[in-house]
Amino acid sequence: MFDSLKSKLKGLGKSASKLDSEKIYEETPKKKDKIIEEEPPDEEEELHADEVDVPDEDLDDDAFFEKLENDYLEERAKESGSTYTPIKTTPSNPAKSEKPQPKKEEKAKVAPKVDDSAEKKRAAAEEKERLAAKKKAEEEAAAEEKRLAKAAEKEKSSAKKKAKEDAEAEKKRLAASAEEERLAAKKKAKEDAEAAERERLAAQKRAEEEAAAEKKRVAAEMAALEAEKARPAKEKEKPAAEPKKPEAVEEKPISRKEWLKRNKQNPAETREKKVYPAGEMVGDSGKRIKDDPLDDLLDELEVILLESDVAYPVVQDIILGVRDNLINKKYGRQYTLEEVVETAVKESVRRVLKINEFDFDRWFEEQPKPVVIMFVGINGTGKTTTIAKIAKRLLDHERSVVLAACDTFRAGAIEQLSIHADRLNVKIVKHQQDADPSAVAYDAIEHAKSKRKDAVLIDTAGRMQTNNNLIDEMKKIARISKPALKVFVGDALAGNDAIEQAKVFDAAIGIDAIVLTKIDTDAKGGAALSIAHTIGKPIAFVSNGQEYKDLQVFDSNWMLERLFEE
Ligand SMILES: Nc1nc2c(ncn2[C@@H]2O[C@H](COP(=O)(O)OP(=O)(O)OP(=O)(O)O)[C@@H](O)[C@H]2O)c(=O)[nH]1
Repeated sequence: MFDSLKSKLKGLGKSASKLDSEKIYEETPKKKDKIIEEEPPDEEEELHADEVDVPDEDLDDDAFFEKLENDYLEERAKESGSTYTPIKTTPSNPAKSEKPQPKKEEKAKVAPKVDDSAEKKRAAAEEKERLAAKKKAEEEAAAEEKRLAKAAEKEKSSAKKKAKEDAEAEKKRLAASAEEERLAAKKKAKEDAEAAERERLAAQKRAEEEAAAEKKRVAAEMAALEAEKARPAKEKEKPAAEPKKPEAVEEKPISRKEWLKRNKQNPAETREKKVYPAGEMVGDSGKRIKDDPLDDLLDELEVILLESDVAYPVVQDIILGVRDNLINKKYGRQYTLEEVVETAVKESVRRVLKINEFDFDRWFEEQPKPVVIMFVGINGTGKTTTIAKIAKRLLDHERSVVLAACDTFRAGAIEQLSIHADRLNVKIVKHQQDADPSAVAYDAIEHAKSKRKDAVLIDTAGRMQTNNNLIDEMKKIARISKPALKVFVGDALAGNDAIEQAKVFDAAIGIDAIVLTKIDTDAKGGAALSIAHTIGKPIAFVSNGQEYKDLQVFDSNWMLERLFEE
């Protein structure tokens, strides 16, 4: 009777096991409750649920169910850690058991038990279904999770890809902009270079034109020079040796009264209005200055100035200016008119001299080196001696000097300068007599440049201001050597002549400074005042002897005292 049931159970597999379990639950309700409260079997357990052992076929039905129950209980006891006590109600096998076989009625009582387990079987099936549904839900959740992860991964990789693409696009854009900038800079540099080149070519063209014009001028001058040299020696020396009185100097001195008379007739034409104040002596109160006593005093001062070698026009200008300033003014009662007039004249002379002071040493230090200085003047004024004195002064200031013997005209001039060069132990650049003086100056400057010398002092031939050929030669030397300073050397004894000489040389090459020589002779130095007043150029030095040390910086106070000393 149990064969069919057994086979059914065998076919059911797990269901049979569950069915048996339900029977056990019914018989041990406590256990059942406990099992229900327990966690559902894990997935692994579920997967192997079908692998539950089916009791041996040779067991009888009771033994079979008993074994099933015991197996279950043992398993549960293992899981819960409690003690397992097997149930023993039936012998395991009639063949093996010695217990008597149950009666047919007893066995019939078991049959309804199988019917009860159908319900449990259904419940087990439902549980299986639930578990299957749960498993499915879990699988779906896992699948969803996997899908989401995959989607996230995809999104992440596409975002990464986009970022990479964006970065590459930005890189390309920056590279393009840099290239654009580079090309623009290149274009600008090219344009600048082209403009600079155009400017350079224009400057070069201008320089070439100027050089050609200069060459032409020099050729003409050389031809003139050759013509001058070709003239018979006598003819050549005569006009140069005979000083010609300048027109202005030739003007006969006139008396102050005569000057005043002329001045009254046409004041605007005859004089330039200048103000010569008498300081604090003259004002709005005190004694009034009248014509006659003033003119008498001015006459006396006029004589003093003329005796000091001040040129007559210069004296007139100063005296008349003082008169204009004092006439009809009032002076303090504590002064005499003599004091007032003398002070006014001295003030006006000091002003003329003062504005013409020149600090040679300071000027020299400020110049780019080599400093080229050219000396000009008429014959015998002391140019060569002055050059030697200035060379000595520069050497004393630890400056190096080159002498240029550009007086190739006078026999002995080169020798004279050579002697100074030897004494001072300085370099002299010289050519043969009659050589082109401009070439000598050029060579001396080149030498100074190559040897890093500080100064080039150019000596020139003495010439009368009336000798046009020699004046032109002097202009050529100045053009070629481009001196930083052109010094007019004037003789203090020259008096009125010195004014005319200074005027001509200034007009020819532009005089920058004056050296007044032979001040140690009985000359009072009026020439300094005359030259300074006439051409308005500063007096750098006065020479007062023939030794190298006899060179003084011009001092207006010293000169003023000298002019008016008794
Ligand atoms: N007493 C005196 N004599 C001077 C002074 N300066 C120059 N001499 C003299 O004047 C003379 C002419 O001087 P130079 O230096 O040869 O004159 P220069 O201007 O070169 O003359 P040239 O070569 O003819 O142009 C020489 O005997 C000098 O000694 C000076 O300050 N006082």
